[in-house]
Amino acid sequence: MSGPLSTDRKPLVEVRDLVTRFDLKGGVLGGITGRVHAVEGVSFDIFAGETLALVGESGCGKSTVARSIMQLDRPLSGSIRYDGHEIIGAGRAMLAGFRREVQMVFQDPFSSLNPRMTIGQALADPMRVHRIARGGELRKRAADLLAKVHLPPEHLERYPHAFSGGQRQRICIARALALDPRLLIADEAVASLDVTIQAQVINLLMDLQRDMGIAILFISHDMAVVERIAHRVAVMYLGEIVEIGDRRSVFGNPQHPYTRKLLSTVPVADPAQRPVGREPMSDEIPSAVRGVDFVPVRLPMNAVSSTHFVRQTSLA
Ligand SMILES: Nc1ncnc2c1ncn2[C@@H]1O[C@H](COP(=O)(O)OP(=O)(O)OP(=O)(O)O)[C@@H](O)[C@H]1O
Repeated sequence: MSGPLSTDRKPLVEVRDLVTRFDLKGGVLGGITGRVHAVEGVSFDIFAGETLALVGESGCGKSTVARSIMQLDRPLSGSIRYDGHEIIGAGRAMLAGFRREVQMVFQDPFSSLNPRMTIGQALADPMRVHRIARGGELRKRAADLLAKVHLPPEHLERYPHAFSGGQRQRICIARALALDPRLLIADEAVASLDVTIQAQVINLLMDLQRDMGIAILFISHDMAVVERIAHRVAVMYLGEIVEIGDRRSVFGNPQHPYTRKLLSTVPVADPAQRPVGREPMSDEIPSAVRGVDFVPVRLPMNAVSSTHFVRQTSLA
């Protein structure tokens, strides 16, 4: 894995002070009884061709960040700029272009593919909808996409049930590449695969990134996987980014107690090699549900170095 990428370039994605909350309804009258503060003032950049990993335990808000970027969840406030243009509240034409250039790969390759469509149809579909190709050209392009994920063209005629989990995830990646994206959002994309297949899919993503220059927002709870693929790492805890920096810096010199706890879950062959400050994980993550009157306090980010920032919080 290469070292930190230069940050003197313009970011492809600029997320600033993003807040996304969900109302909880209940009671006899179905009124609002509380709010989930899923994403609470999140800011980060993604640069072309880099992998930014968003890590944290289940429920800390990672998927909501991804869904907010894709405009699948509606942010309450903040800004998401893509290639210099604001996405929140953008018009149809702008969003259509954005949705072509930003593609997602999800955790479950079994439910991501329509069981009644052949692989050829599944790969051709986005190109047909976006009028990128038609007729015989569609089939040729679909075969090229399969080749990119190291699968033979015979698979085009088959249905999803004929494939293993790892093969299906390759097919989902191929489909995500159909529109030549500039950003791939991989939300726990290897979490359902066993370790050997995980390694193959990670290598595939890294090769594709090198060959096609795609940026990747890699969402994961698994620090061992993140250590392999990420250029930079953003650690989320209870809806906030508590630490962000170059992979080497975050893994080698973790500053926030939560980052240290997460890192303590990474198996180390020799415990003496564990960097100072990695602590064993013990306590449960608290809930992000708040009363309706709750006003969050925004805490400052302290610079550890120009490429490594940590939020001043202890664990709740
Ligand atoms: N549509 C929704 N309505 C209500 N609450 C939601 C909704 N979507 C997410 N949440 C809540 O927001 C919080 C953050 O969820 P999110 O899925 O973003 O976390 P995550 O870190 O991606 O975890 P996981 O990997 O388990 O999905 C959780 O408490 C979750 O229950």
